[in-house]
Amino acid sequence: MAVLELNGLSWSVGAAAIVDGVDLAVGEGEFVAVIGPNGAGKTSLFNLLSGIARPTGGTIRLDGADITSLPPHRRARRGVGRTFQSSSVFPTMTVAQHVALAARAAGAGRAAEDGRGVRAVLERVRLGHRAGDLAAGLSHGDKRKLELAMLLAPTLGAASGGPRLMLLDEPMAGVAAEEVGELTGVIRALHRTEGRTVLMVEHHMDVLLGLADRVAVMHHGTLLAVGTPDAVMADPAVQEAYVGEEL
Ligand SMILES: Nc1ncnc2c1ncn2[C@@H]1O[C@H](COP(=O)(O)OP(=O)(O)OP(=O)(O)O)[C@@H](O)[C@H]1O
Repeated sequence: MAVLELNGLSWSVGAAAIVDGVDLAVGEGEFVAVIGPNGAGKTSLFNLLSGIARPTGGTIRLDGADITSLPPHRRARRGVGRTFQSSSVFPTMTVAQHVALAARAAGAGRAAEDGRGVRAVLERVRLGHRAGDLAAGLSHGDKRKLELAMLLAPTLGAASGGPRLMLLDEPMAGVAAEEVGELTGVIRALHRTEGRTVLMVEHHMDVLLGLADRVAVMHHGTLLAVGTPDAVMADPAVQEAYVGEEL
């Protein structure tokens, strides 16, 4: 059964169809990249999936259950974890405190008091050595890793715990070129080693090609093409959609 299943998912604001009849099924452990020209509706799609925006049509299923009208915190409890395009860390808190806070916010209070559990989560994103440092001193790449650790935090106790579905919105945004490879490696490990299901918006094609099982191309709110990276890149309709933009 698909972890995530979208049927006719739509979101209109006034007369503007911003997400328009999207059908997509994402399998267990699959990595699907969402690409598309600026304004195609990628972030809006993620807002619908995380519950920040309410669809005006269609359904969203997680492990077969209809979550279309659940608020964001109830989706999070069911295992939908999301990172945002702009980095969201608190400069005056330590790296470890962020993870403990995320665990507490998710109701895993006891686990949050366990320093070893916090450390273990940080090791999974290769940030264990920065546990006691203030977030203010982290590079952009390390801030992104910390956000991933916060997604994994709700199940601190379990070695492989974490969300059923990770929604990553442009994780490479603002990250220095020399850190992209390292961050890609962390995301790859969460997917391949831990078997996590990932949906990721990303503009960097070189990053996607090494990660994604399938690529979904959005254009004017619709899904223009879904397939292997090679098939999608060779699709004339996709090339047409990107005229004037870098693919
Ligand atoms: N709340 C809103 N009300 C009206 N229009 C909106 C709203 N949110 C987004 N839009 C419009 O919907 C379209 C899609 O926006 P969205 O941010 O989802 O695109 P995107 O594919 O993520 O783009 P980018 O790659 O630039 O981040 C844009 O034209 C945007 O202006």
